Amino acid sequence: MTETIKLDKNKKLDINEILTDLENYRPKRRGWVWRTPVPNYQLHKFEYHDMAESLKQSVPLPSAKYFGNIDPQGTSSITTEIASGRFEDDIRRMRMAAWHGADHIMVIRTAGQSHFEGLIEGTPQGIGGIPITRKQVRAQRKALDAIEEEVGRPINYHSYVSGIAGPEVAVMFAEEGVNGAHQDPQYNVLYRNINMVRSFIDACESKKVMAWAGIAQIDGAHNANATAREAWKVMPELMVQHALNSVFSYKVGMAKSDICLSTVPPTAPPAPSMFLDLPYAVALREFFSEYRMRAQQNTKYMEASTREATVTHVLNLLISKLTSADIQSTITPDEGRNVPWHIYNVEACDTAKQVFQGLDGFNQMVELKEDGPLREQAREIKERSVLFLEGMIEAGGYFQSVEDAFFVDSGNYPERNGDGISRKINGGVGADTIYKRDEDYMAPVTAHFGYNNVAQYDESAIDDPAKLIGGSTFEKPEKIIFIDELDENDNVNLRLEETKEFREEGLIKPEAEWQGDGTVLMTFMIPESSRVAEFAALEMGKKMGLEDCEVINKEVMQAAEGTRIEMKGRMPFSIKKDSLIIPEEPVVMSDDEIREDIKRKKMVIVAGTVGEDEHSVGLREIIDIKHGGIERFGIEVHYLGTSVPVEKLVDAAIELNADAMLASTIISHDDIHYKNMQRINDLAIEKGIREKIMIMAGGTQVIPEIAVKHGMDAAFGRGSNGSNVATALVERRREMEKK
Ligand SMILES: Cc1ncc(COP(=O)(O)O)c(/C=N\CC[C@H](N)C(=O)O)c1O
Repeated sequence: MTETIKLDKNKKLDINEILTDLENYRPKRRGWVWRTPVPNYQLHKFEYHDMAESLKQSVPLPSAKYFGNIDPQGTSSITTEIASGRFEDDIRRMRMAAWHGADHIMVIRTAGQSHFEGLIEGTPQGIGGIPITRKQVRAQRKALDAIEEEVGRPINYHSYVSGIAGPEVAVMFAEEGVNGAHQDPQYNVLYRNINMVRSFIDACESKKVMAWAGIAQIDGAHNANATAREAWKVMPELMVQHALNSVFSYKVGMAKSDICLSTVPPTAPPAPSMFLDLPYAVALREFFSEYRMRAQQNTKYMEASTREATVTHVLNLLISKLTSADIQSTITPDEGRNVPWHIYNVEACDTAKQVFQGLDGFNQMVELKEDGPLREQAREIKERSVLFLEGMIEAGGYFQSVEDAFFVDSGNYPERNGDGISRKINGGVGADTIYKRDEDYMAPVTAHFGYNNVAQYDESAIDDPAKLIGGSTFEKPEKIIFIDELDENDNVNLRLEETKEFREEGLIKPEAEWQGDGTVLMTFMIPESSRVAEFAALEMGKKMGLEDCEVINKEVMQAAEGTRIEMKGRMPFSIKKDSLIIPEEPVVMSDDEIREDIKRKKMVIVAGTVGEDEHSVGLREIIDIKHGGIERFGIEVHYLGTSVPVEKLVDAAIELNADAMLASTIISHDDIHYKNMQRINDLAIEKGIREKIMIMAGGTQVIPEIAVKHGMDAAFGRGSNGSNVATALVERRREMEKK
């Protein structure tokens, strides 16, 4: 049995360790693992209604720090799609996504793999996805074994079985413990122009093998959304496509609980998307209540604005919540601009996690109306889809209706626009490659579809044909032929050699998708029209020394007043980690040590939010006992309130003979926070008390190193607490006493 690699959260995953001894790797399990719901889940001060078991380790939302750092996990499996083309870099992205709640890693294949007649071997680099090969699948599944141990939840690995080599890929997936796969013969026909007869016959074999391995299947209906000119018009067809693949899969022998319908809300704002998409989601779940729903967000109407894509994603998640989603796919918000980057895979996982956290218990307060447009539209969609099916039967069945371009026509059936995709029954890739099995046909393999005359050799082997050869690769994995590399010029070893300096020589470069790619993303607001702003940004990028600058998103603020520009570029240099001067993390003294020091010598402080600033919460948390503030150490604090003029703070310090002044400075506009710090310092000098008083400041926008340059003895940024401040006061007073 393969030993699972142990990951340390503070250590990078070692790709060489993953690649070692891959030929002897065996998957830990087969089949899909669903999350475990926990009814009435007590987390922090809340009781959750719709959550699953928490992770052992994870990265919670930024605001989790206000809620005991909890990181509730919804009950839907969360998918992240990984597709950089270099599986070795995708593995690190998988780890990041898993820490952000992804437990379904979907690996997009390299462009065109659907037309590869057989398996690809080795580790060539892919375009827009990885070439799915045994070695890459093994490496990623082996890595996920380690990552799932680390986060404490099983992770499902997924890729695609569709395509002309479907059965071969299905067998390899079954051998390698792949947990999920897209398989839908309609996808071959409509989107890859693979012969339809070949596609359905292959699909029988592929689905039989997937059923044996317990692989959860996702269909391809969502592609019609993405392909049709007006996606909301193909809803009747989508229902039919789901029906065809689901019933076909079930009849081949797949469990309904492994048959997932890939459903996408067809529209997005500015269309009235909820009004159009919710009835479809309801109709679909009513028609196919025995199957699983895999909800995917709309990617057709996705532009380059990640904000816009994220809001559409949130609306799609609301539909999932109001209806159901066994699997919730998260398409990265930058899918509309380039091959997804690490940061956007993580953003998409966080969006889904956050929305399901926020909507916990929602269905106990809100329910769908039993009458009105929702039900009327849902019924109409169902009626149209039944008409569509009847029309297909009338046309002479599935193959004939495809030839008659029934599918992806942008007319809302039975309306027709005549712009459907037509495929010839005897045309496409793989046409005329079907051969009828001989009467005495026999194959000594497991999970084989169709007749298989085993009895002629051994009656007892009828249910286990592979017995005739002492077991197939499904029973005897040692029979698998593992091919390490085939192309000496295109493989992971060469790529790792090129990026070795970033792993072994402590060089650092920013990275969007590949190690050492140096990609940076800049956001500008340029006070010019869109066209001028674009070329101004490119010029600025050049002057900043960035290479290959490219504007990847432009959003008009106002035609003449300005344009928001997002531009990517490449940083031509790297920095040496050990050349960095990193100040020590501020040490926090123990409560006892602080109390001892205050007991030794009284400390009086004046504090206030200075300037024209009404923020009080932050400073109160630093002071008040109930928030763990500095008063709990016996420090005497005179709180002057908010909008305190700096003169008043200094005068109060003199009047009370205070040991310190604490200034809260939240507003940072025009650097007013640093200007006020400087004024406090200068006033203290002017009034002759600077030598004997400590001055400290804090606020969410305060950078301590900059504050000290404006006369502070110490300063505190976002996330600081009473212990940090008390420690600084005690340390600073000790230094002053030594003088
Ligand atoms: C049924 C089916 N088979 C194969 C493929 C891909 O197969 P190629 O190798 O031909 O690209 C797809 C494509 N869609 C999946 C990505 C989408 N973002 C998703 O999450 O569903 C498919 O739907």
